[in-house]
Amino acid sequence: MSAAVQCVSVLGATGSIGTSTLDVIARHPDRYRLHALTAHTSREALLALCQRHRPAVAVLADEADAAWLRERLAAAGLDTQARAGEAALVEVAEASEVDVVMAAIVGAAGLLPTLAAVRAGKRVLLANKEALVMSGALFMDAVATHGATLLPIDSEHNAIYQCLPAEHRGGLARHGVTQLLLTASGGPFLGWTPAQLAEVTPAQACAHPNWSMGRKISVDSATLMNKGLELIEACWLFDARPEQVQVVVHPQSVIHSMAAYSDGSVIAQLGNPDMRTPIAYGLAWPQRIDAGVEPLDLFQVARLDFQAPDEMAFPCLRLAREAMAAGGTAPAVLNAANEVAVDAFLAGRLPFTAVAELVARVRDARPVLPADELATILDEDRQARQTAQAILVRMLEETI
Ligand SMILES: NC(=O)C1=CN([C@@H]2O[C@H](COP(=O)(O)OP(=O)(O)OC[C@H]3O[C@@H](n4cnc5c(N)ncnc54)[C@H](OP(=O)(O)O)[C@@H]3O)[C@@H](O)[C@H]2O)C=CC1
Ligand SMILES: CC(=O)[C@@H](O)[C@H](O)COP(=O)(O)O
Ligand SMILES: [Mn+2]
Repeated sequence: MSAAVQCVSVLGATGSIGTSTLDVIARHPDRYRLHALTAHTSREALLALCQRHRPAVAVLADEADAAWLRERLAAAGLDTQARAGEAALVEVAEASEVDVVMAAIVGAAGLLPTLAAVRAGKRVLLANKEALVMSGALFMDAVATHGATLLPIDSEHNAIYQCLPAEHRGGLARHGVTQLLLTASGGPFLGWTPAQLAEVTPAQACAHPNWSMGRKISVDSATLMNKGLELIEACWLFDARPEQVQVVVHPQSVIHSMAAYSDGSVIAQLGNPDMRTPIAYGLAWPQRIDAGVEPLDLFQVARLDFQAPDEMAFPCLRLAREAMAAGGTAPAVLNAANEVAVDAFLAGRLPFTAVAELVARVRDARPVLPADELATILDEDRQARQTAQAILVRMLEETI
């Protein structure tokens, strides 16, 4: 029996996850149709996606860009409506005709539309880890209250989801799970010393050894902040305490993560490093569909290595663990400071090793508030960014 056609909104359609999502969807025209595709400023890329995938709605940040797109869509004879702004993002995330929302905007900008999808009870495919890091308890409460189906797309969390029993709510111990083993590639600078790290360029940091990804997450992988954000993400998704999540450096990125059980079993999910696998899993769950991914050739992989992370050379992992332990708004502050630091690094203003320093200095300058109100989280995000900008200026002056 064929499944009913699912209507999908892809938030962040022009990005790395968005592109992979559209690749999987295009393989299954019998299963999926598109309601909306969104982008920030990439209007040419969004126009090309509209021509190829024919969504009902396309969203850009700016009204002038939306007007540009509207004109081109009309000229091409497409009836896609072009919209602008955050309200339009929220609208396409919660629209009644939408069944599935791919949350693939990068950074804090994804929080409101992702939360809107959750509050509308959608199937939410969560790639935008920053949204959950910022608003953990509030986000998970909203999932439960509004009956949303939350499926992790981040490769490690998708792997853990696959390694846990189908019904794993109510604490890991209840299901005999003793530990979550979160794998990390180690990034492009695995084994480098702090002195070597001080000299690295944005191009080097964005050259991930195994995955092709957007620039922000690539830098996060290089600093190990990505693993720190993922540790926080795992705690919220799987109701785990930070000490139940062990980070295991596995340079091949073939094992995407594991769950350890009380009887000594360790269950792992393996596959080629291609995000179309977790995306297809999220789209089709609980069924399986073709994702266009090459079968894993274990003879070609040949060996799987493991080692502990170097938290001296890569302090961001420790900073994230400490933020999770501090609770409240601490993870939102960590995230905001990191976004400012990564932007400054990518702009050539801040050395790679100063990313962790800036994050730590912002953390020390901000209070930890209860994070039970969205307004508090958004306000702390804004204030942490202002603090980060001010500290960044001081840090740049200190180095002159
Ligand atoms: N790439 C990967 O393999 C993985 C990514 N993730 C997570 O998925 C998310 C997306 O990552 P990735 O695809 O790599 O990122 P990209 O930078 O490739 O894409 C980001 C997307 O978000 C849009 N966007 C950027 N800023 C805004 C904004 N302020 N408002 C609205 N839309 C915006 C971009 O539009 P425009 O093109 O116009 O800038 C683009 O469509 C991140 O949270 C990342 O951590 C998780 C696991 C793996
Ligand atoms: C593909 C994916 O999920 C990324 O988050 C990836 O995990 C980055 O790799 P590392 O952070 O392990 O280097
Ligand atoms: Mn990941």
